[in-house]
Amino acid sequence: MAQKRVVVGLSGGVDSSTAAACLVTAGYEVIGLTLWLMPGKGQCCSEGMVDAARICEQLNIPHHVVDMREVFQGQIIDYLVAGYGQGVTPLPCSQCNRWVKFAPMLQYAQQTWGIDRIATGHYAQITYNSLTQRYELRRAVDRTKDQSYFLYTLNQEHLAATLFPLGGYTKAQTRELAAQYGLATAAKPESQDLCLVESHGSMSAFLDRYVAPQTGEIVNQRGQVLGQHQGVHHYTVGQRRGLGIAAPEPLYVLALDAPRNRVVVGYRQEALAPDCRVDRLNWVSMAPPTTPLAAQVQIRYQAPAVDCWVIPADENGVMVQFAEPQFGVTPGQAAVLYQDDVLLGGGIIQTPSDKSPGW
Ligand SMILES: Nc1ncnc2c1ncn2[C@@H]1O[C@H](COP(=O)(O)OP(=O)(O)OP(=O)(O)O)[C@@H](O)[C@H]1O
Repeated sequence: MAQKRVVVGLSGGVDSSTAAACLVTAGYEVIGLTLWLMPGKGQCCSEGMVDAARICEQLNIPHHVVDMREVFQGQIIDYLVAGYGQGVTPLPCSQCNRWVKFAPMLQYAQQTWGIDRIATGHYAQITYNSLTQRYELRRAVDRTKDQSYFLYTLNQEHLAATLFPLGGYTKAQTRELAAQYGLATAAKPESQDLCLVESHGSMSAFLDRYVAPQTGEIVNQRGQVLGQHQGVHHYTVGQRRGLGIAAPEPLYVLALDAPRNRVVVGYRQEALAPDCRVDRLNWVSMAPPTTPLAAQVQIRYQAPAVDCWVIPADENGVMVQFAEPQFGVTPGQAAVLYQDDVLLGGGIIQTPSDKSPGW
């Protein structure tokens, strides 16, 4: 029987190295592929490519590098800078997964080698539901490492072609496996943050490179001026630290009013939202619902999933009604919908109409 072939996305970290080693052990013919996303330190950068090359040498598999810096600049950096400029806090990882990683990797694997299977070191699982005839994306066994939230942008074609060899392992088991395989990356430290943050030192340092500082007012909901800021892009809804305003009770960012260059702050109680509108939906494990749906929603990576009703609104989006009002519902971040461990779909949280620019 012909050997099964797979292209593994290698970032130079321990997870993707171990995923590749598992597939070699399972008898696959494995090709390592690293996407060159940006210069500098950290994974996804030039430095990670060297570690990825070392792993391929160790596993005795070929290693290829594809220069994706232009795509990354257009799809991720420009998207982020535009979003921050408009007073939202975009989530780059889920966009990156679809538009920079999975779709291009699959295309490259098919066109270059005629291979229609890819793998990554993500912590998530894929199963096939023969009743619905759809692939389902599920949370990883290790809930503390589960990365399904960042994968809500994938479609059926991607799921059909993808293997997540680590989805059934805990992170500790992955490290043990990496040590057993003697991988050069076995003891490599975890990436602590967004790759962009790692490569630039901080999100502020990254944004300062692209967005000019612009002094503006920090106001409360009544429009009283409480302080000054250096640019709305330095703030996120729900943020408490770094406001530099003395108040009897802690103040939180409630909204970013980019057109008026204002940061609106208030007390915690004012930062609770009963619902949010979610647009640009991608339904993964089910067809788009046409009637209200009981589900759980996760509004941030590693936030708990909370009970909600998903109410179809129009062709662009849904209203998500939380069972309990939620704190820090942040426009630009993803609202990802689950039923137990099955990821149904997700989309982008919109600015509430009563807080949209001009109010
Ligand atoms: N530049 C890249 N080129 C190819 N594949 C990549 C690249 N960056 C990430 N991946 C793939 O996406 C997976 C998840 O990436 P993520 O950035 O979340 O890193 P991670 O969980 O720290 O994993 P790792 O330890 O492998 O870096 C990786 O395991 C890898 O398979």
